[in-house]
Amino acid sequence: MSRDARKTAELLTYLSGFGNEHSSEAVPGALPVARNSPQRAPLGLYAEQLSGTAFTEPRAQNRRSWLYRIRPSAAHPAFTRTDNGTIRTGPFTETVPDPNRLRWNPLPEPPEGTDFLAGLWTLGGNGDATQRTGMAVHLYHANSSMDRVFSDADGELLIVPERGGLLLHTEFGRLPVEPAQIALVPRGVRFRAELLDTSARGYVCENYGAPFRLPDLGPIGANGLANARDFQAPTAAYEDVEGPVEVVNKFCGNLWTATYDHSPLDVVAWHGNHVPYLYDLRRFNVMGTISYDHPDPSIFTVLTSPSDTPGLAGVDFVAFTPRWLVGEDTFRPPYFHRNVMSEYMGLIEGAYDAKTAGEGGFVPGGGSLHNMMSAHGPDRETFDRASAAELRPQKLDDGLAFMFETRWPMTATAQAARAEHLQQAYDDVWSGLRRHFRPAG
Ligand SMILES: O=C(O)Cc1cc(O)ccc1O
Ligand SMILES: [Fe+2]
Repeated sequence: MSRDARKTAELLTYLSGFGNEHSSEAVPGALPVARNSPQRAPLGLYAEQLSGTAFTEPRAQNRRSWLYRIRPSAAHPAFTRTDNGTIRTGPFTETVPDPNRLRWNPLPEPPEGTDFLAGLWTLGGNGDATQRTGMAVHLYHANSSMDRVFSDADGELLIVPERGGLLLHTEFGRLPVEPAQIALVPRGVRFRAELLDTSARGYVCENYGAPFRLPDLGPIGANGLANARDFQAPTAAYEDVEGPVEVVNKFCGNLWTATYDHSPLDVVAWHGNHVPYLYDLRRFNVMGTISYDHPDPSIFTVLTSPSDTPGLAGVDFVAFTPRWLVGEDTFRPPYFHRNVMSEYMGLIEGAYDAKTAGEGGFVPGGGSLHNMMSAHGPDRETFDRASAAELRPQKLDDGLAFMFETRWPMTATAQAARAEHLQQAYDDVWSGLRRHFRPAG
């Protein structure tokens, strides 16, 4: 199964660029020329628009695609409610927002036969999916490929694998995503996740708000950070499957299911800019100080979901990728701080420079939540080490961490607040920070 998926993945081709008006056809001639909805679409296909933004949003933000498919999406039976499993949605009311610093170990092993959807486990979030504001943090741990199809009306899914790859079969084509890469499935786009390895583990940011976009670069100039050309959209590929296919739809916080008589991954051609994409975090062009002080981590923003207030993101996706540290007379790891924004951090590999690695620490697959104004920063060991270190140029290349940073505090789900893998003694990493104050200098 996974060997076939790997072979498929190797042969795939992509369309390059972020937010482009892409177009792709799996069968030549499937795309109509010079109109979206001809009286009869080519090859006997049905034409259908998928709108990710309101029709009337400004051109620069407008997201929509036209799909040319074997059957229109409308041809489906009624959805009925199905168990939400371990998926939760904003508003998050199972616990109260917690000012404490929280940290989790990785999710435990799932039972045999857990697919990506069943393996989704919501840690917490904010906002309200019905208001299209806020976000959720999910983890996933799967050991089986999906033989059903999923779509999320509540938001786009930013998938951050930590262990094992996924081959995403989407309406727009196939995208393989491996640790150190990210994939984004836009709101409402149907897909199934096939495993590229025996199991897969990682993180998902479900963004109920405005679609992620590249941040403005300001004085950085016209290039840098995540470069638009490094984003890859799939080329059209379709399944011509007649027969029962389960389709699960996440809608306003609940899962609904219907058994179609065909696969809805039947798009033969498409064009538009509401498309899934892939990005390799190793391509991030890191900016940082070449003089002194530790820059704010906004300099590492890969993608941002803006809110109505300029500069205030609903959620930012920030990546801490390998880089050189050269700051003179500088405490080089992240500083002590309290932040009006709330920070969920995860680790894809190795170690993070503000936290001690190893068991009981900040480990790959684990995560931390530092909510609005909660005091955090380097742990004791990191502080002692970095304040005594000799400041030679230093390559930081033993880890890959990321942050979902959001304007609203996150509330943990009950399962996250009571999880056995919640670390009970996280506060202790900051205990024993000795006083060094000498009034006389
Ligand atoms: O580790 C953190 O808390 C994230 C973070 C990183 C950084 O480089 C500066 C500030 C910050 O919140
Ligand atoms: Fe922080």
